[in-house]
Amino acid sequence: MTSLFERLKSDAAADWDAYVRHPFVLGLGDGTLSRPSFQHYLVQDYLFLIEFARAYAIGVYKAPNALEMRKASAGMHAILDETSLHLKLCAEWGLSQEAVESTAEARATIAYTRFVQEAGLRGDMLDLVVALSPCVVGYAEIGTDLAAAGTGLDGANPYAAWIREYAGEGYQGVAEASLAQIDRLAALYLTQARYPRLLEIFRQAVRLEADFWQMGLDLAD
Ligand SMILES: Cc1ncc(CO)c(N)n1
Repeated sequence: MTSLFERLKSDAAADWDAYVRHPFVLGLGDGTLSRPSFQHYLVQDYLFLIEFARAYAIGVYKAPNALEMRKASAGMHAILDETSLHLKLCAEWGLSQEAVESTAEARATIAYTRFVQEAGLRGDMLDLVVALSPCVVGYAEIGTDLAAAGTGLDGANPYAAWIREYAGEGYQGVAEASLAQIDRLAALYLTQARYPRLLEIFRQAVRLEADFWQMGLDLAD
């Protein structure tokens, strides 16, 4: 049986490709992305991750059993740990944690994080993990692709540390846990009648991911 995630990804293939092969991603891969775009993105991504961790906390609340509660809690901690990369890079640019935390959220950051939180608040844990999945699984796919591309981990690429983080074992493990979690919750909750709504949640989240890259490119606030 194909996993629910694979089915969603293939039914939203055009939107998925626009996300994982966005010009921002290609620029990370070959090192041509402008430094201001990357910095703008990374500060917003820190703010994104804090709200995303809160979405996992909704998962803790919505968990149907203790196993899922533990997994959601572990996911929340993994997302909070991911912010170390952000704070380390920001510190290298002279930006303190206080400066990052006092930056206003961009509209793209608000749109994506509140969309995911609302999907979880309104629905059950399956709706929530479907809304969360493009984030974790998509970045793992992007990290692997860029690391394999030749220019990605080249010493000359200023974004090699970023690529290494998402291509690394730690993050790949977070993505695998997320896929396993979707399959466990699908076994509990998925019915044929629910699929169209789940696909809509997934597709919207994927489109919001692409908008997030675009916000970085455009330096949009
Ligand atoms: C916008 C966004 N999506 C996914 C990830 C991966 O955790 C991230 N850091 N930021």
